[in-house]
Amino acid sequence: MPAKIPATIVTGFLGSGKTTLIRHMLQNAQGKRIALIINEFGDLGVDGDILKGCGDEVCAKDDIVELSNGCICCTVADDFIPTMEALLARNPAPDHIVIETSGLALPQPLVRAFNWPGISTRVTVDGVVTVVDGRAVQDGQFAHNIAAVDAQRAADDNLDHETPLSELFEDQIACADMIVVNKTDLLTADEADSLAAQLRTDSRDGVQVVKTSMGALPVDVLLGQGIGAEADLESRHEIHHHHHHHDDDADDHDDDHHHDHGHDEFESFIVTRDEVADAAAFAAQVSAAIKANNILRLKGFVAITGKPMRMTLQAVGPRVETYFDQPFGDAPRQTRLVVIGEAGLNQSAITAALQA
Ligand SMILES: Nc1nc2c(ncn2[C@@H]2O[C@H](COP(=O)(O)OP(=O)(O)OP(=O)(O)O)[C@@H](O)[C@H]2O)c(=O)[nH]1
Repeated sequence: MPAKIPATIVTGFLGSGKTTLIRHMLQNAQGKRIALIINEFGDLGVDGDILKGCGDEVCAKDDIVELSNGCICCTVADDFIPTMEALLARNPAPDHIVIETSGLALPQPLVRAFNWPGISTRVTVDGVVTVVDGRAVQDGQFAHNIAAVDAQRAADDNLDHETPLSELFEDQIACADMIVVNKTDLLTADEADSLAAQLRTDSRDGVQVVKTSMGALPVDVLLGQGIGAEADLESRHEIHHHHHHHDDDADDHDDDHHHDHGHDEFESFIVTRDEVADAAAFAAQVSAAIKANNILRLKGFVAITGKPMRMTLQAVGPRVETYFDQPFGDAPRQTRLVVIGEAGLNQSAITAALQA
């Protein structure tokens, strides 16, 4: 029997730097044939576009498969398994498969999917890489003392005090084989060290914690961990299972899925507008809209008057980043932004603020 193809799962909260890390990995892959499966929350396809737009021959469009019918952890049977089978049927087969989950996905159901018949004999989970936005965690946006949270949980059956955000974060940490503390450029050396130490305490034994910025880790560090995570699901306990259906029973997989969003606690929508006159003023406008409306993540492409290039706009919390990435080409010169937040966003107010 041929050796199993290794698959690396890259998880991490919205905007933590998964796409950036994968892009760096592809640009330094040294001839390794890497196939990518990308799952985004919000169907604008920004991450896929960013990776395909990198212009590097290793980021061949054919090697990137986007799953956009909902969150990968809720649509395993419908989307993920057929996609994997199609990748495995390729000739030549990929050397390595990398899966970028949506920032709101739980890694555990995805790891579990590698035990499915037909998949388990051909692919193995090389490792789960969890990317952490060091600055966001340092700013207290997620729970980061998992041991304390667990103790609290054990003492109290009422889980409702947990926010979906911190539960997701904990699940992503609990499933990790490697934790990447990213965005160290936004941390002092002491902050980065203490955060790494904290995450080491909070994670399973033997989990590697590495610090970086812009996901710039050597490919050999990320790939080739050889863990076989699918055989070790019990130790990767999940907290957040009450909203999810990870039936191993293929018969009822389409009864009650939420194909629109995948996660009831979060929502996303797209705002379009006509050209923007002033890039810097618009970035400030976006930042103000984010602060006023509790937006977690906002990203997309902006048409600036007089510029043939489209501007990529990325915001994680209040930090907005913009850069010109490639000409619009045949695509309409339109501004399209995906807005992501916890359920209950004031969509009309946000739309008005972004269209002003
Ligand atoms: N300052 C700083 N910014 C970073 C770093 N890594 C990524 N970013 C920026 O953070 C934003 C989000 O990065 P992505 O790589 O798109 O994050 P992601 O995890 O793929 O985001 P989602 O797919 O939306 O969950 C972008 O604006 C990046 O340029 C870093 O190390 N330092």
